[in-house]
Amino acid sequence: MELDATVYVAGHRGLVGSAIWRRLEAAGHTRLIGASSSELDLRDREATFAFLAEHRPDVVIDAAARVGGILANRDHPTEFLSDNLRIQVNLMDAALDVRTPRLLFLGSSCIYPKYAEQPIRESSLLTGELEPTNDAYAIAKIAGLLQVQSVRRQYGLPWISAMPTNLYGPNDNFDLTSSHVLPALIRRFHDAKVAGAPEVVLWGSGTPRREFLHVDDLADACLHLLETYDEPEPINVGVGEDVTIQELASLVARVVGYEGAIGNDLSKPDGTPRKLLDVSRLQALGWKPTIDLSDGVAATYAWYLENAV
Ligand SMILES: NC(=O)C1=CN([C@@H]2O[C@H](COP(=O)(O)OP(=O)(O)OC[C@H]3O[C@@H](n4cnc5c(N)ncnc54)[C@H](OP(=O)(O)O)[C@@H]3O)[C@@H](O)[C@H]2O)C=CC1
Ligand SMILES: C[C@H]1O[C@H](OP(=O)(O)OP(=O)(O)OC[C@H]2O[C@@H](n3cnc4c(=O)[nH]c(N)nc43)[C@H](O)[C@@H]2O)[C@@H](O)[C@@H](O)C1=O
Repeated sequence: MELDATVYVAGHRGLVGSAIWRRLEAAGHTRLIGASSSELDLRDREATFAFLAEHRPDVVIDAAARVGGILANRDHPTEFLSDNLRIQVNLMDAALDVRTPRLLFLGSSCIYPKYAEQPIRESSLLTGELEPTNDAYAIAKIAGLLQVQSVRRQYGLPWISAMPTNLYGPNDNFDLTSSHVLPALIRRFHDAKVAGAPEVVLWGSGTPRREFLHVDDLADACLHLLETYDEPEPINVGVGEDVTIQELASLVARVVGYEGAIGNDLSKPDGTPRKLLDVSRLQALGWKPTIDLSDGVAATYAWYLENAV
């Protein structure tokens, strides 16, 4: 990407969008565009078309979405489907209208079947049933990657899709009802340490396995893909190894300095038993992550103490 390219980062205040913005700035990009959801609601089709027509970006990175953890997805499927379909359809239709030369759409590893063969290759898409706690979100994301493929086929534009694994880092959502597991555990172990609570109770059995990628690594991978990747298939972005939720909890407790017990609430859902991504196609492009999980959790806890307590 030329350093004077105009890059619109949709969702630039979120976990992913803010990391991509930082990474672009660090690389020397000077023409970055962002708009908060109150300035531009991407569910508003007319406003989205007007915004793209005004700015005519060279590159669009779609990191805007309704995002949440397992309970938010399970309890609000209507909004996860409807908002995400509207956000991405409006954004991509408007980008097509001004023939945006390059676009990166971000999906999620939840697009793959619940019982996909591990590690999950991109070719597993649509080969089995989805995990019911997030099927509405997954279907919206699958529609997004099909929109990218359709634009490529019909209009010849080199748009691409990436499917990240579970992410964490600065600007994550630490709200206990809507967050993902890693920020939730940072907050819950911190609160338990401060309160001197004897136990922190994990949702579910603690046996599901998850792969965690620091969002600064994800941002670096996104820039690398914009430089090197031009295929219709989505490409997985992950670290290639996973841990159980119990192991994650022990790690977070150690980083936070919480010494009480760790229990399990079996009335809460486990979700997908495992979703380790096969990252061989990404590695073949010459990219690998640099932030180890325990260093990343320590840095995120430091960020939390500084910014969110
Ligand atoms: N977090 C994770 O673990 C993973 C995330 N992803 C993907 O990465 C992308 C970004 O996720 P993440 O950064 O975690 O999410 P966040 O919730 O942190 O950020 C989402 C961003 O989207 C913006 N947004 C939401 N609704 C609208 C709207 N109607 N109009 C305009 N902007 C809107 C928000 O803007 P504002 O702040 O101004 O309201 C916010 O900046 C998503 O596509 C997600 O699927 C993929 C895999 C894992
Ligand atoms: C990124 C991804 O994120 C979601 O899928 P998920 O990986 O299942 O999400 P999660 O991070 O919320 O949970 C991971 C595991 O952790 C357990 N768990 C324990 N204790 C807490 C806890 O306190 N909070 C949360 N949230 N989970 C907990 C929880 O029960 C589950 O077994 C989807 O939105 C999906 O659409 C998506 O894309």
